[in-house]
Amino acid sequence: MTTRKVLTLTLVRNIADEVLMGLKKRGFGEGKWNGFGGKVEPGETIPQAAARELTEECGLRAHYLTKVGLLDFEFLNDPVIHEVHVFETREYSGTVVETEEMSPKWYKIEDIPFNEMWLDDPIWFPWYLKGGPQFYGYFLYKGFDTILKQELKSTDLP
Ligand SMILES: Nc1nc(SCCc2ccccc2)c2[nH]cnc2n1
Repeated sequence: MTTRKVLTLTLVRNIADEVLMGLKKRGFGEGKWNGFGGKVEPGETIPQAAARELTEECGLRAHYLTKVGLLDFEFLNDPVIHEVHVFETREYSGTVVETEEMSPKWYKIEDIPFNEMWLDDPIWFPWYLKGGPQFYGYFLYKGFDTILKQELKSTDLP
């Protein structure tokens, strides 16, 4: 019997078309560069959680969020499916700060450190970078270094 853990992932783009990535300093995905995100708390909507996590993890306040994709991650022999709602913001305020969770850094698209990111990221990131269409991805992991099964398709997100 599988259960779903609803998570958010927000990518920040600046006017120079760079992407803000954070080096995860602890917890799930520690040591990997990623967007900003985490759990959805009771009583908050998914976009509210995405905006909160962004501010908590790098100090920026998103003025709006655009849904770019939905990713389901399953891990062999683990009943919890990670349902990751992926957003982008291009309009935000505040200044980028290092936090306990993340060391942020702006990356030119050609320099995105895929070899220091989750194994699935090079597969779906290009859909995000080319500006759509919205995507649905499913990845079945064995441990953290092997993808046994994957699916990626365009979709219309609610
Ligand atoms: N890019 C990416 N992100 C995640 S988890 C993102 C959501 C999250 C969860 C917990 C703490 C912070 C952020 C992944 N999982 C499996 N592949 C993956 N790729």
